[in-house]
Amino acid sequence: MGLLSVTSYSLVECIVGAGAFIWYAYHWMSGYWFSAIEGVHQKYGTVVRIAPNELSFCSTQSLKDIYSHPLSSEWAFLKSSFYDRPFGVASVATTRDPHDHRQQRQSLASGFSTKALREQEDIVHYYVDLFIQQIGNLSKTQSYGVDICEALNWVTFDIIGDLTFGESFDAVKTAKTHHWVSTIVDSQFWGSIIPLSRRVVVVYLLLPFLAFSNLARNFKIHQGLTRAKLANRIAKADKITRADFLQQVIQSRKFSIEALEGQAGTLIVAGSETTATTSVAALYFLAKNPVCLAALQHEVRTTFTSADAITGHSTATLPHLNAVIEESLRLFPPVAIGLPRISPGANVDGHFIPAGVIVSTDNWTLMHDPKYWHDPHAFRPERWIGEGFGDTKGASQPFSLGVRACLGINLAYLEMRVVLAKIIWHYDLQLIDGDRDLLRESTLFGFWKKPPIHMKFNGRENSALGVPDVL
Ligand code: HEM
Repeated sequence: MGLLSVTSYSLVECIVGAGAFIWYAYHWMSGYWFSAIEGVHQKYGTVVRIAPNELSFCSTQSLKDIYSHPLSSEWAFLKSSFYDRPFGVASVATTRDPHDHRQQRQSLASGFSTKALREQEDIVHYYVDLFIQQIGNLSKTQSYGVDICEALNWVTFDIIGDLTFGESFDAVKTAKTHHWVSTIVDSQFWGSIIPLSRRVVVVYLLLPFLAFSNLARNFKIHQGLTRAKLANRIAKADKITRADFLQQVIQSRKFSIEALEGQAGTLIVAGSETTATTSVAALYFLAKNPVCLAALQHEVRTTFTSADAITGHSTATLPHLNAVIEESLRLFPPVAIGLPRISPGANVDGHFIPAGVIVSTDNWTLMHDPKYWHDPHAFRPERWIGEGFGDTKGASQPFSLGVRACLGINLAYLEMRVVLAKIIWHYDLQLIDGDRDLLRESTLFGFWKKPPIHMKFNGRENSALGVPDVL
């Protein structure tokens, strides 16, 4: 086993354990945790001790052992205190209690069903079409083009805002990030101190001085806006007939306002930054890899005769498009860390892990492990087509597995397919600052903090823009 064994403690181990705290805290807050943990796995093997009571794994077996559906509830690896937040009510993503989680997930299920997704698709197209027109306009008027890291947040937050609150943030229309969204994005650094404080006692004690005022202020702004938007949404509940995320939850009248706020806040964050990050990565990697871009252009531009034909269904079987998305999810996973769970006292990848020890499988490392992937740090979408390079594709699980797997997976795939296919159908891509390096310049604080990536979207002659005339 790696850094230290967990089964026996000696004085030496305690001292080295304290060192592990410092090592962990330093790398966690540096923004380069993904690279540090990949390095120690390469050096010490598939299991390493990253804090006194915590192990990181990187094998497909550990993924199955920790996250897949347990044989019975007593064998479940439950979420750890990493997920606890100092403010607000626990939501479907943060609650640790399995009974509470089941109830919350069931109450949201109808908003994520296949039928709901069909009803929601028109909303997705509406904002994507506006977005297509907006990036084309900005590409003509701004010499530096469009910062795709910012612009893709406009469209994903507008879609999720509409599906959660019945109204968007008007970000695509105004080509501006709503200040509520900026607050969420800006608070990432401070937000990542909370999980750290659960692992490092000193940080917990310093929390009030370090981050509390900043987090508390952001939380208040966030809560005030969520509350106002929620009040509007509840007032419209009788008029809204479509299956959005909150319709059934509001109508069931089982949830307090605070619980609804927690749910809405979680859905907005979980559903937008993630899809935006993958779409950014896909556009960036395509612009850097002309052969892959040409293959995708050929596929999209010969399959469809008009942009109206691009739908969630018609794009579901396009090999290149789906391969580009899978490869972007693997190479630049939106959820790149290991998701901590508490061992019930069970085997993980052949090691018996005593009850109470925290374990995770590190997503980034697994998705870049040469044991599973040929040329792991390269963008090679063809690995997802047919036999590819014989990679172990199960080593990429960007949406996680089991009972706590992503609730929005189908919506996420639909959104990413439609956004990418419509961009490729309408525009040729031009990276403005070719020296920018998305992978080297991004830092990880829960979500990725990405550098600006400026791109121009130059219209193809035959792409009549079928977009609503509301800009
Ligand atoms: C590329 C896009 C996305 C990726 C990679 C992604 C990934 C994930 C992952 C890895 C988890 C598990 C987190 C954990 O165990 O701590 C998760 C949970 C979740 N995701 Fe997503 N997600 C994406 C898009 C979405 C969308 C569009 C929604 C819709 C609102 C969404 C809603 C949720 C919710 C509600 C949970 C909590 C599920 C539970 O605990 O039962 N996600 N997601």
